[in-house]
Amino acid sequence: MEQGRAMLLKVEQVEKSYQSGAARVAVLRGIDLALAAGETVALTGESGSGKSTCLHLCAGLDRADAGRIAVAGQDLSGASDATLARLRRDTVGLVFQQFNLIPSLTVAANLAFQARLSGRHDADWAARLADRLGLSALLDRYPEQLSGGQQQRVAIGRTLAARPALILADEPTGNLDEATGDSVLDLMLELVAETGAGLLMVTHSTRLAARLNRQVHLRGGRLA
Ligand SMILES: Nc1ncnc2c1ncn2[C@@H]1O[C@H](COP(=O)(O)OP(=O)(O)OP(=O)(O)O)[C@@H](O)[C@H]1O
Repeated sequence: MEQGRAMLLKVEQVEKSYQSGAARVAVLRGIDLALAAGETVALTGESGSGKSTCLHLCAGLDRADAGRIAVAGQDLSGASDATLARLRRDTVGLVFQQFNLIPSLTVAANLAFQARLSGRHDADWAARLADRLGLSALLDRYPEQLSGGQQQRVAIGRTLAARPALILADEPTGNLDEATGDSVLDLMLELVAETGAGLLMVTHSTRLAARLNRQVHLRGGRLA
C-alpha cells in the first residue's frame, strides 16, 4: 500500500502514559498506523481508550513517550515547538469536540481565519463551503448566536477552508442529530476527496466508521 503513495501520517510503536496520583497509567502501548493521501480512516474504541490522546500526538499538541510519528515526512519526535506550530498552521487541520471558535469574530471571519493564517484564503472556496455547510445565512452572526450544531459546522468549515493535507477530527459530528451528522459526514468525505486530503476521524459510531475507507480500533493501548 505504501508503494507509490505518499504517506501523510506514519505512527510507529508510539507509547504514551499519564501520571495519575502516584501511578503511571499507560494509555498507548505501542501503536502503529499509516495513512496515505486521499485515505479516510476511522478510529474507534471505548471511552477512555486513548483516541483523543492519539489524535493530540499526531497533531503535535503533545509528545509521545516513545516511538515515532511523522506527518508529511516531518518527524515530530525531535521537532521544536515552532516546527510543530508551523505544521499545525500549514499541514494539519483539526476538528475537535470543543469547537474553539473565536467569540469576537463573525462566522465569516471564523471560517476564513485558519486559511488566512496559512496564506491559503480563497473567497470562492470559503463561500462554497459556507453554502454546502448551510451557513450562508449565518455569516454575519457571532458564535454565541449559533446552536451547537451550527458551531460544529463552522468548525468543520474553518478547517476545510485552509485545505489541510491531513485532517484530524475528534467526533466531528458528535453534536449533530443523526440525519444532520450523516449529511455533514457526506460533505466532509466529498470535500476531503476533492482536496485529496487524508482524514483520521474518531467516532463512537460503527455506522459512521463503516463509511470511511478503513477502520482501526483502539483496545488495551493497542490498535487492531
Ligand atoms: N492530560 C491527562 N492527564 C492524565 N490523564 C489523562 C490526560 N489525558 C487523558 N488522560 C487519561 O488517558 C485515558 C485516555 O483518554 P482519551 O481522552 O485519550 O480517551 P478517549 O478514547 O478519547 O475517550 P473519549 O471517547 O471518552 O473521548 C483516560 O483514562 C484519561 O483519563
